[in-house]
Amino acid sequence: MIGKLTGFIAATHTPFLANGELNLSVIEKQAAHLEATGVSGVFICGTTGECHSLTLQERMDLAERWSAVRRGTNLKLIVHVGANCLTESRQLAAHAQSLDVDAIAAISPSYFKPKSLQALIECSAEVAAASPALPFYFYDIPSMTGVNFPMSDYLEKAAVRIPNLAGVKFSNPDLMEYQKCLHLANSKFDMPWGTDEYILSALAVGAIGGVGSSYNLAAPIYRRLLSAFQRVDLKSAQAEQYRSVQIIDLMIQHGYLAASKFAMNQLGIDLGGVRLPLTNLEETQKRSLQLSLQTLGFYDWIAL
Ligand SMILES: CC(=O)N[C@H](C=O)[C@@H](O)[C@H](O)[C@H](O)CO
Ligand SMILES: CC(=O)C(=O)O
Repeated sequence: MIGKLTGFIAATHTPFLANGELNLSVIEKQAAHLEATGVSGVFICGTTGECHSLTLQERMDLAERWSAVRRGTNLKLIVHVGANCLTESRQLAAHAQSLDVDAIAAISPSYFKPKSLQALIECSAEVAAASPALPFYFYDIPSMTGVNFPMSDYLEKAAVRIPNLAGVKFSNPDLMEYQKCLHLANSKFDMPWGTDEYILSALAVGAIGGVGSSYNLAAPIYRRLLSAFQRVDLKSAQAEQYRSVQIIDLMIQHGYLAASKFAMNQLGIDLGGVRLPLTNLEETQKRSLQLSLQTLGFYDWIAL
């Protein structure tokens, strides 16, 4: 097992060319940018990576490139393998285990939803068993999957069914449930926090790391937030968290994923646009977002 995930893990965007094809050649630059800004790892092919808009082959190509690129860096690599078809998830999990990666994670199937916690655990067990040598994280994201079970119950029951269960990537704002998970089994489980705009609240109750989309863009803000928190300078930590809230709010207004990809492009990491069913920003939206980011102070906030 890898030990717990600490620091800020970027849930990476998937780079596309102008014609919509995968652009693996940017990953080296993407990794260098993340490492330079103090990110501790990457979580690939997740929500931010538009997992459900990628083919199996593309997901495997991404995993292969990232596992090659992160060699020689300090970045941890977690591969998201969740899919509606569990056989495909298992294929991705087995493929990940054949590479140099640190862990896998999977969301629940969500078109047909598990009706019981036990059925959800059986889904996880099938996926986790396809890569028994890798730590497995359940990726709980009810806002996207519509599947919502208490994660403390999940962990208690799944622990006896899934030998390689490492914890939960908790993209769920329920801080009471989060605390129950943190305190289970002598804090055995790793619980990376998944809602960047509340990370200060999560740190306050015991989080030690987060996986999220805004660490791609704004890791320096979160690093200052963490060091302020560690020296108990709550005023400064709150100010940094509010910067993150303002950036995320602005992105949401423009269409979160397309806007955050556009912002990465502005930083010189050319990730291209998003795939349908998501839609890209119109020229006027690009101009308004760019102006708003400048007015906010975004570029100063993330300067190294
Ligand atoms: C719904 C979603 O994509 N959640 C992400 C992680 O799981 C977060 O990192 C958010 O993108 C971020 O907190 C902004 O809301
Ligand atoms: C944010 C996150 O964890 C994801 O994109 O999957």
